[in-house]
Amino acid sequence: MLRIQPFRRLWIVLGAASFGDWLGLLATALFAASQVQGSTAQGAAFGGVTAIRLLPALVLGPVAGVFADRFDRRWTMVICDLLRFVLFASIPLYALSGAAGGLVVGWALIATFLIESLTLLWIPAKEAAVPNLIPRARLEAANQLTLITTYGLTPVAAAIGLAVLDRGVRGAVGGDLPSWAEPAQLALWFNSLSRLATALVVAFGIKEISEAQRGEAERAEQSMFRQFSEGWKYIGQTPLVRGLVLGIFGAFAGGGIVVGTAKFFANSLGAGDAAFSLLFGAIFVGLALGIGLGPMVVKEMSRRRWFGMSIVLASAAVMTLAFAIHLSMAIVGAVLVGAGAGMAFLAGTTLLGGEVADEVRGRVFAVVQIGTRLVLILAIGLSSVLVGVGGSRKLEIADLGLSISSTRLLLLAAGAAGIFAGISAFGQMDDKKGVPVLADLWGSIRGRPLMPAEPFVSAGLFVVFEGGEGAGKSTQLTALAERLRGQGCDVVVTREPGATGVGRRIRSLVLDTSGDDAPSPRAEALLYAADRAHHVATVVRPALVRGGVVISDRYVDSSLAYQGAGRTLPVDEVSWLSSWATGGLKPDLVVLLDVEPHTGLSRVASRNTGTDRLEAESIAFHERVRYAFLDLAAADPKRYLVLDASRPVDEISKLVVRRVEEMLGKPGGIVHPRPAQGPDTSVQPELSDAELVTMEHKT
Ligand SMILES: Nc1ncnc2c1ncn2[C@@H]1O[C@H](COP(=O)(O)OP(=O)(O)OP(=O)(O)O)[C@@H](O)[C@H]1O
Ligand SMILES: Cc1cn([C@H]2C[C@H](O)[C@@H](COP(=O)(O)O)O2)c(=O)[nH]c1=O
Repeated sequence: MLRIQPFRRLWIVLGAASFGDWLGLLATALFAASQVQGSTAQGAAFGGVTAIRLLPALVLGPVAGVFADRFDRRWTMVICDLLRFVLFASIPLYALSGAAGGLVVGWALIATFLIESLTLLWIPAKEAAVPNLIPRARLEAANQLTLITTYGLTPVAAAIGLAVLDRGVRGAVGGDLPSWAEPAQLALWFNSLSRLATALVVAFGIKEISEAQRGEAERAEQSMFRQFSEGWKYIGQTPLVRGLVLGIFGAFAGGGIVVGTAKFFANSLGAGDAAFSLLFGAIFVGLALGIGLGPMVVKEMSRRRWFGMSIVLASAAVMTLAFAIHLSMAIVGAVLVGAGAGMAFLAGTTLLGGEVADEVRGRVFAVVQIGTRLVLILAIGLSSVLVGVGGSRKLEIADLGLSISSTRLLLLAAGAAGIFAGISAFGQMDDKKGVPVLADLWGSIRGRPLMPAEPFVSAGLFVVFEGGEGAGKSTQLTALAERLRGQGCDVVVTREPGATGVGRRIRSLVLDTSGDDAPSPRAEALLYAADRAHHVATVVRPALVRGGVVISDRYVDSSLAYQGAGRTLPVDEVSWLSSWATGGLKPDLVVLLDVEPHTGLSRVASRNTGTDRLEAESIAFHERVRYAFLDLAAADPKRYLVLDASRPVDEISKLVVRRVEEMLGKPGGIVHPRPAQGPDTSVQPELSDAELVTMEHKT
């Protein structure tokens, strides 16, 4: 990541600025408190400066994003940072001028308000600019790095820095410090200079921010009001963004309730004051784990799904907190809350950066940024009031004295609301509709996420003949095709491998015995999959779309049986490969002609056409193939017609024709074995999860 120069520069200055901001946050509040006497006044000064940071969101919130989209983001960032440089420096400077403590606090409040207002303009500009500096595929790693730096490393470094500064400076001068050397003042100077440094680096070192910003002509033409209303329209009408916003707000509301009730919750565990800090620490550890390790765990999982699932995880963990009867349970719950929240934060930021168009990105980031602040304040405020008012109640149920505290009820409600928000967000954003969620999660963790079926409407019927060597597939397939053609059906007879030009070349590669260069098992599996991909795309799908009956000599099951069971490659991997190759297309009917390998191979031998590479395999190999076919059929009996292939040809033929005519002849037209609308999610235990995915059919 850090090899990308503009990103590296931005990351370094942002790290320094973030360190300065955390120092500034602590220092401004401490500084204001140190300017007045008495605990009440000091408390008011400290709280006032902290609270005032939230105020600009209410005033400036609605228009902040328009700035980021309307004006050059680089210059928006530079001007905001220069002004912040001046404002941060003005606080200690004003104190040095000898003004009264009350006036200095007053100015600190005003300056903080102005600084926060500028921050509201600066953040959407920065957030919207980052995705343009790096390739999309690296956006998540970039966000990981930025989030860990901003919310993990720098706040800890700032707290340590302030403490070290305090001790160090006091130690050096032996107790009393001149006011300019007070650590809080020094921290403000540092904060001020870090903003100057950011402004200079962004202005002269990251010109790419301006170069990559699109939509200049459009920006100039539209009025600010129009841009503002269009931003809201975009958010309201785009399911992805709606889902993201809903999910993020839900998560922050839940988080706010956890924070608001944390003190009472810690007391309810009877674990003393230290429990409060422990629980907070646990949430932060969880956050770091979620952000740092989350992507490694879910690997290639759809980020949209991951986002919704993470919110559900965090909310479910909040619910478990309501039932925690011991500190250890609460700590596990708190780590999970943090992990879910961290993953949701990372996935959400990456989705916003990667999937929201550049032209509106600033406005979307602004809404999220401001909305989350407001939701958080409301949730913390309301929940603290409610737990205070609610207290603890005893409820008598069948002589059991149950203590129901309002803290736990609130946690329960927050968890439930969060789960609802997560599921709703998931529903709005899901990019793999119909693919089973847990199976997809499990598949992703193992490195093989399920794939959604390719959008496709079949008006035809797809019949596949499977079975070992010499089972009689070609014989039966020919008989069926003739019969259906006689009835006027559009029949396409095909086979794998070798139905296409590409396929014929692949067939000779995998089956020819003339060369001494036999493909390895994995290469063989890939070659069959390549033949299948081309076959499905150019022959099978087009015929099904126009309503034909496609009859194929072999399909996916042959790979599962021959390469999976026969060659002993992992069946789920072979299955995943085929699913990918076919876009999830499954046959409507598989006719499995089951025959003893000896019988089949002797039939093949009697054809006197020689043996190919697979026919020449051992009997044990063919036995494994046979039982793999039977297992597949047993796992999905509705889709299979299993016939004893040692019976006479005509007898078998009649049974096949009867079944196919049944499927074709129902008054509603072709009968597919799956629900007529929507993808198939039926489970085939012998197959990998990826095999669960199928196409959509029309009745
Ligand atoms: N039910 C049957 N009983 C006896 N012989 C049969 C039967 N079905 C087919 N045969 C004969 O067995 C031989 C192999 O048949 P066929 O080519 O149809 O099998 P296949 O499964 O397509 O073979 P391959 O695996 O090589 O593709 C042929 O000579 C065919 O006439
Ligand atoms: C599709 C497919 C086929 N095979 C094997 C099975 C047979 O031995 C040959 C095909 O010959 P046939 O005479 O056309 O039946 O290929 C396989 O191993 N894997 C597959 O996916």
